[in-house]
Amino acid sequence: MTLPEPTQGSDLHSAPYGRIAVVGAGAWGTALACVAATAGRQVRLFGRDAAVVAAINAGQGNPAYLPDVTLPAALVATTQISEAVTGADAVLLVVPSGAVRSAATSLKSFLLPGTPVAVCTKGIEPQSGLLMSQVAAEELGDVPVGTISGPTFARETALGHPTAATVAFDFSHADRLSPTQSPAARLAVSMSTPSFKTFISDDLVGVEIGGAIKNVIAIGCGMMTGAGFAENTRAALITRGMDEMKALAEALGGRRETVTGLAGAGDLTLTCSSQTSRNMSLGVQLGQGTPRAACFDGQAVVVEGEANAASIVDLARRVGVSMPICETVHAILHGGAELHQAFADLWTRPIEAEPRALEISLNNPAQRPVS
Ligand SMILES: NC(=O)C1=CN([C@@H]2O[C@H](COP(=O)(O)OP(=O)(O)OC[C@H]3O[C@@H](n4cnc5c(N)ncnc54)[C@H](OP(=O)(O)O)[C@@H]3O)[C@@H](O)[C@H]2O)C=CC1
Ligand SMILES: O=C(CO)COP(=O)(O)O
Repeated sequence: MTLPEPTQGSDLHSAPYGRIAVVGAGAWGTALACVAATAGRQVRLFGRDAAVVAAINAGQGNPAYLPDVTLPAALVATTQISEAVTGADAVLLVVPSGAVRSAATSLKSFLLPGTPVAVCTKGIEPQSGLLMSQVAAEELGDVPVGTISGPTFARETALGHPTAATVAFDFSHADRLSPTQSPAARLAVSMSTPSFKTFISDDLVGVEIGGAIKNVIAIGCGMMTGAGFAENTRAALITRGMDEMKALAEALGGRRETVTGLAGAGDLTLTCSSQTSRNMSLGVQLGQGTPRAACFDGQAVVVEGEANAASIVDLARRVGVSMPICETVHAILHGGAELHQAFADLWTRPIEAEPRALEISLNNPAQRPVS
């Protein structure tokens, strides 16, 4: 397909970054490196697997994570994190959630002061309850930390299928005075290609909460699909799952409307509709009765929603937000709950208000409408 040249970069008058480092040569890191190289950036991709790095540099693509995808010739991979990060104008950190803290620590000493880091990982850290950008910020100190997030299967992105994502950073006072020079605007321009369309947000919490929770809801949708429930059920889970996202985002200082954007509703829709999603696929297999150890034919696969079901439920309980779907998925995954009984319990909960704000009047006779 042919798409017109993007105009948003010039519309924004933001200078793109020249050199971009990508840390993590899995499916998503490689796809984002591909986007950045296609957008004309100088890209260095750090991978710890020497065979993958050698294959990329030999023009054979990434056989482990994106087989059969041709990568831009200009894309350079390295097994040395120092080589990737030294001199970079912006860094994309793209490792699984359990590795974000250690990867941030290992790249810190090579960062130039003020270099923005976008953590493109989806999840919440266990125990601390921190978002991935907050985990990285704790290790990196005084640099802008944000994310790129949205409905973006890595393979489709790398193949150049039209894809959209949100670039989110907290806008500092200086960014508000000069928004076109903010890291969000500059990274959005840097990552714009005819097929990769970027949007900008200053609501980092709202964007990251969407990306973390959609994985848990996708496991739930997969479980129901695998267990033989029908489409009505999936639609209800997606919609009520979005309500859980909104409530947690708001409790953590994010905005409800952000959750209706690409990183919330967009990613939720994608992930809950396709078994290309590893989260949905795990749910389907479990719903069909496959023992966990036999899922994905016993291969180790990154399924962020699995561990994150626990960290999200823990965080929600701490801040007093009711998240019944995430609680149900967590109970099945980690609490020994039987799938059919757990979903029956979810469906027979007491009647609730939609939207949640209406609960105030339902629970408070003084505010209850007179019939
Ligand atoms: N795949 C997708 O479509 C998308 C994924 N994401 C998110 O991106 C994140 C990464 O997922 P994805 O790329 O798919 O996962 P993959 O399983 O494809 O790749 C994970 C990569 O991380 C590397 N890695 C693991 N630990 C470390 C570490 N400590 N230091 C450096 N590298 C490390 C692995 O290296 P090795 O091979 O040596 O183990 C591997 O290259 C997840 O949070 C996911 O939710 C977001 C949007 C789309
Ligand atoms: O986050 C993703 C798409 O936006 C990828 O989803 P999975 O991790 O479930 O494969």
